[in-house]
Amino acid sequence: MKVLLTGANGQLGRCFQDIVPNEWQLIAADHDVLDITNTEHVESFVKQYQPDVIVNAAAYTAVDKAESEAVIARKINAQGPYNLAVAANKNNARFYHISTDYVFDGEKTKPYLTTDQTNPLGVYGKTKLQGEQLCLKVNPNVTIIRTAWVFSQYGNNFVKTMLRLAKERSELKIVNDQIGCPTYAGDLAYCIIQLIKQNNIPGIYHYCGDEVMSWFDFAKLIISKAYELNMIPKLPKLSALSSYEYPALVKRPAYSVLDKKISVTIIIYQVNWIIR
Ligand SMILES: NC(=O)C1=CN([C@@H]2O[C@H](COP(=O)(O)OP(=O)(O)OC[C@H]3O[C@@H](n4cnc5c(N)ncnc54)[C@H](OP(=O)(O)O)[C@@H]3O)[C@@H](O)[C@H]2O)C=CC1
Ligand SMILES: Cc1cn([C@H]2C[C@H](O)[C@@H](COP(=O)(O)OP(=O)(O)O[C@H]3O[C@@H](C)C(=O)[C@@H](O)[C@H]3O)O2)c(=O)[nH]c1=O
Repeated sequence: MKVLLTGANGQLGRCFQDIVPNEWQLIAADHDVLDITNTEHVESFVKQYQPDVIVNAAAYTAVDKAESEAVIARKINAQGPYNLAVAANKNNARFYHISTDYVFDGEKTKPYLTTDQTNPLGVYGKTKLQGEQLCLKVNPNVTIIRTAWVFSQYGNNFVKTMLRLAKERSELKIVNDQIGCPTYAGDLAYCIIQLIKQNNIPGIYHYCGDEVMSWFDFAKLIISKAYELNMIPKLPKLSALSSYEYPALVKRPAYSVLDKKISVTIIIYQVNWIIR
């Protein structure tokens, strides 16, 4: 099986490379090798390598910054996946694209189903939704996996921010009224690999970690674990805030738990990486 991985240097991209089956031939293309917004290059690249499967791990993920960079966010999160979906279609490759819980407005109080109404609150969520819609429009064989609150040992994420702030500050102030499910990027990579192996039915899937919590709960967990492992010298004070009290540029969903229908046996525990 020949697999083209785009956005190979991101959190998901790197975790995917770590566990890709040995017998698969992987073409790991980071931003420098393949810019997914370059329509002609995407077309020629896919034609040249003829992958059986394309996994798109490339995205614009800076949620607040997207508000002032809507054009570039749209190019990467909507035009890019569209280019890949078209190229996959032309070359008979199965296409796996990743989307987000931020396509929802968070007004629900029960886990979001794949069939629930979307209503993104900010530019990032809107561009990710456009990406989903464009892919589904041009390619009947696309699999879209919505996930949430991704963290890993790679790149930037909430866990790393908390560890950094815990070393710099004596008090951390964290929102306690946004509820979701932290997802280890390695588990997500594993899930995608299982779907590919199972030759799944195309369509929209939800996948996230099992634990439901607020960002405040997540911060508490990270800080206590890090302290236990001597990764931070002292325990900072943790104070719970409401979203109104936190100076964010864009509103996040209050509740974005995804109803996880994909069942895979997870072999990597979600906090394992912190021990490395
Ligand atoms: N992070 C999260 O909390 C969540 C992420 N998701 C989704 O999961 C997927 C993976 O996210 P994650 O691994 O965290 O993302 P990262 O931000 O860690 O990685 C994204 C990668 O995409 C690359 N990239 C950006 N623009 C382009 C481009 N034009 N062409 C090719 N590559 C590009 C970046 O490279 P460079 O830095 O060099 O530009 C980076 O390596 C994304 O679709 C994201 O929307 C969903 C829910 C939560
Ligand atoms: C750093 C920090 C953040 N926060 C809040 C802001 C925000 O509401 C929440 C999470 O902050 P972040 O900016 O790290 O997370 P954010 O960028 O909103 O994370 C999102 O990223 C995109 C890519 C997704 O797809 C989503 O699933 C989700 O993971 O915590 C605090 O309350 N205190 C703090 O010190």
